[in-house]
Amino acid sequence: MSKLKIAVQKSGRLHDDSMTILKDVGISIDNGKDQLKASAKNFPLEVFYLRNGDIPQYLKDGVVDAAIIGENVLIEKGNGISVIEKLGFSSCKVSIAVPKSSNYKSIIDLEGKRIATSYPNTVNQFLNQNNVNAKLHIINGSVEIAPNIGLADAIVDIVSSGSTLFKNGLKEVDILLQSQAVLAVSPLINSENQNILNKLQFRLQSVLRGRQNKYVLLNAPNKKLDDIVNILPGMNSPTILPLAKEGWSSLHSVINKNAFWEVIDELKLNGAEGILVCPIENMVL
Ligand SMILES: Nc1ncnc2c1ncn2[C@@H]1O[C@H](COP(=O)(O)OP(=O)(O)OP(=O)(O)O)[C@@H](O)[C@H]1O
Ligand SMILES: O=P(O)(O)OC[C@H]1O[C@H](OP(=O)(O)OP(=O)(O)O)[C@H](O)[C@@H]1O
Ligand SMILES: [Mg+2]
Repeated sequence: MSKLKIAVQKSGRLHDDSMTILKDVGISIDNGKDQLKASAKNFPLEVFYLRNGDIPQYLKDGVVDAAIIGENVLIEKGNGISVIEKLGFSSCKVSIAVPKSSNYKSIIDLEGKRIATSYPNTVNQFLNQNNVNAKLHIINGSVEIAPNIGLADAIVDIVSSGSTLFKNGLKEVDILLQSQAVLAVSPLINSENQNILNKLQFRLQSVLRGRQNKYVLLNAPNKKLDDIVNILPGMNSPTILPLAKEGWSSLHSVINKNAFWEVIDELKLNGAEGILVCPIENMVL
């Protein structure tokens, strides 16, 4: 039987969350220490542990069928490779940063300047769009140090919390792109493995939907139910069950996790009691 070959970062920022999401979709992987390849026990899947930066080429060559990869790396090196699902972790930006004292106003201020980066294609595209000529210094790590050692006037690198920029006396002045971990597919995938990938994607979608939402249970007096139902934008309509206590009901619904605290306050104001909030493992539509 055919197996879907999926690349996952061997070690680094994406590794743990990639393995967690595979586990959360019910795939159990024999993870021998230092193995470069592992098979799933209960799903037709083989995992290849690779460098994030090498994965676009493996996808292009069809060595792997799919990958969990940083979108920024795909934009830099993966032309022609499609993203089929955004996975919601490892969110970051690729940004321009300059020394704190600089009076940078716009990209035009980098005309004739030196930019250090690990993302030359992304930077060149941005410079071309803005008709700016600059000299690139391509370095693979510790890019933020470049202005301090006199190697560059500006950098383009990943920014998440901003603490690396801060520690190096730099400030973010322009955002080239937003990134997160994504599921990408090789243009050379065969139809049998495409079917397996569809099944994996279906499972991922239900886990991602679950992560995005909370399950809420509460008790309320019947006369307040209409007000409460209006506050809860549930999946379809909330489930309402009578309680043993006369004139009261229990109400169950799903709330988007971002709306959660505001909705809870409103529910309390409208007479809800005994509110329970639970995580959702899967939400299958
Ligand atoms: N500080 C960060 N916060 C959030 N996401 C990040 C951060 N740094 C990197 N990422 C994301 O995680 C991906 C992997 O980053 P990481 O530093 O682990 O690997 P790398 O050194 O770029 O790659 P390789 O696996 O090729 O050695 C990046 O491409 C980016 O999408
Ligand atoms: O805005 P922050 O939260 O500080 O994150 C940004 C930093 O994180 C990444 O480096 P990482 O720690 O992955 O080290 P690396 O350069 O060795 O990959 C990235 O290259 C930045 O340097
Ligand atoms: Mg890194």
